[in-house]
Amino acid sequence: MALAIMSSGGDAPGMNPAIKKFVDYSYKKGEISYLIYDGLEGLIDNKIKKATHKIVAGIIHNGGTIIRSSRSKRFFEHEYRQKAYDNLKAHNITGLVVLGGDGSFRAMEKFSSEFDLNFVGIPSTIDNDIYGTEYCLGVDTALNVIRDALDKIRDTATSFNRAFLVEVMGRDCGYLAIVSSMISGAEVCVIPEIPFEPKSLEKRLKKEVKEGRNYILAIVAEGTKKTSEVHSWLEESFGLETRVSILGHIQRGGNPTVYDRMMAFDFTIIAVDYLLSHSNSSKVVVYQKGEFKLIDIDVVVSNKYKMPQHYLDAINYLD
Ligand SMILES: Nc1ncnc2c1ncn2[C@@H]1O[C@H](COP(=O)(O)OP(=O)(O)O)[C@@H](O)[C@H]1O
Ligand SMILES: O=P(O)(O)OC[C@H]1O[C@](O)(COP(=O)(O)O)[C@@H](O)[C@@H]1O
Repeated sequence: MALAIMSSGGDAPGMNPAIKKFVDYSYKKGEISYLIYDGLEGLIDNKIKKATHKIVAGIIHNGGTIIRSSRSKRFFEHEYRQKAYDNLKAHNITGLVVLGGDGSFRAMEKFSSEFDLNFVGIPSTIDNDIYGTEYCLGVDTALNVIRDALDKIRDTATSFNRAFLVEVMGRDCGYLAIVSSMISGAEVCVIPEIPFEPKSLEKRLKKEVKEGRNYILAIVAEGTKKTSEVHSWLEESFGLETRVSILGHIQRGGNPTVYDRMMAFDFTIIAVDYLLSHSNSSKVVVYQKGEFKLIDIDVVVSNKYKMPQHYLDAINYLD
């Protein structure tokens, strides 16, 4: 038996600790382990290398993924999925762990519907947008990066009469935006899940500006595509000079936090144990109400992640 691990789609802090645990734990279990480099592109091109302790030494504290990742156009075509499968077979790989987001899991669902695979996915994306799990690797680190940026922006914001608009990542999901707003004391948060209603916000904020508020901090999720609309609204409605910061890819970097390292540890051990005791599985390890579970990949990809209501409600309590 041989096991392999790969990263796919957007990298996330926590992937390296997961890769290290995968190699060390597989060894402990007496299994040969492989590293697939460059994500699905590398799987197609046979960039598969036997893992050693040396390769994974000293990586636990690093963001990104030492085996790199990719977004692959070719994997949408059957011909290349066949190549990918042949490469796994050629190495006698009987179990595969994929660190990826919802796109990667759609890829794996397609792949496992066509070929005889034994696969477990570990949710890994800063977006926290995967159905069935309350947590994805990388989210806590990304939130800490955003928190640090917002704390710094607030320092300068409080020193001027200005509004600040910060755009955060998350693809179509507002999770990063709403949690960042809650923990930074932002006055405005705009997310894809809730219509942006400037009129009701305006009433409250105009009163506060009149009473002496000298700055406004607004957080906008990239998925709303409303950064420039909110920018104009802040300038025109409140007469405040407004500065925009698009945090961009710094949100994907940084040393994995304690929480991401712990989650990587648990997710990986569960994935390896499952692969070693099953064949022909297509599962994703998920975290629900303090427990880890394995659910079918088709359930994960055929449902859309819904943000818990208490987070959505939090928008009404920002002030
Ligand atoms: N329906 C699909 N069929 C085959 N491959 C897919 C499918 N959806 C996504 N993929 C592959 O998965 C890769 C990773 O997905 P992507 O959405 O980019 O990242 P993430 O996994 O982080 O969400 C894509 O670049 C593509 O190669
Ligand atoms: O790095 P890229 O290709 O520009 O992609 C940016 C996107 O990747 C993310 O950082 C992570 O998304 P995924 O994990 O789904 O790939 C999104 O928040 C963002 O929209």
